[in-house]
Amino acid sequence: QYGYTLPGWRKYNLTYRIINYTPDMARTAVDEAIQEGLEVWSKVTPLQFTKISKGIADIMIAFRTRVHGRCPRYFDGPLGVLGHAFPPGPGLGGDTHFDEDENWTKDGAGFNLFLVAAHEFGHALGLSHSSDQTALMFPNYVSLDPRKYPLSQDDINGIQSIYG
Ligand SMILES: O=C1CC=C(NS(=O)(=O)c2ccc(-c3ccccc3)cc2)CC1=O
Ligand SMILES: [Ca+2]
Ligand SMILES: [Zn+2]
Repeated sequence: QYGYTLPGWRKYNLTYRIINYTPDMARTAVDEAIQEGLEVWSKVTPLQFTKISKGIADIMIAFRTRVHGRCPRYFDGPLGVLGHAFPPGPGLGGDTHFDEDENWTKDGAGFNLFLVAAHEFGHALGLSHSSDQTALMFPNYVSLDPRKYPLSQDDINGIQSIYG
C-alpha cells in the first residue's frame, strides 16, 4: 500500500448497530428492512455484516430529525431528504441516519425503509449517485417493487469496482 486511500472499507467484515427504532414500524420489521438493505450489497461482494447491540459499530444506524447530535448534516422535516449516510471511514464514516419525520413502512405506503436503507448503505460502502434511472443509487426515490432485485447492473459494476 502506498498510503493511498481506497474509496471503500479496507476490511470485508463490517459491524452495524441500530441505535434507535422508528415508532412507525414493528422493531422486527425495522431489523428485517435493515438486514435486507445490507444483504443487497453483501450478495454481490465479499462483504459480511454483523449486527451488534452495544458499543461502536462501523455502521451506526439511527432515526433522527432536524439538527441531531454532532452530525454535520441536518434533516428537513417531512418529505425532501429521507436519509443520509457517510462514506467509509472512522467515526462518522459509514454511519447512516433516517429522517424520523418520514412515514417509514415495510410496504408501498409512505417510504419503504428497505429501499431507502439499501440506497443509503450504497453510500456507506463508498458509492456515489448513479445517472442510470433504473439504479438503486439513482438520486431520486422511485418506489421500486422492493421484492424485485433492486440492484441494476450499474450498481453492481460500481460496488464491484470497489470490493470486487
Ligand atoms: O446523499 C443523499 C442526498 C439526498 C438524498 N435524497 S433522499 O434521502 O431523498 C433519497 C433519494 C433517493 C433514494 C432512493 C433512490 C433509489 C431507490 C431507493 C431509494 C433514497 C433517498 C439521499 C442521499 O443519499
Ligand atoms: Ca425529510
Ligand atoms: Zn445525520
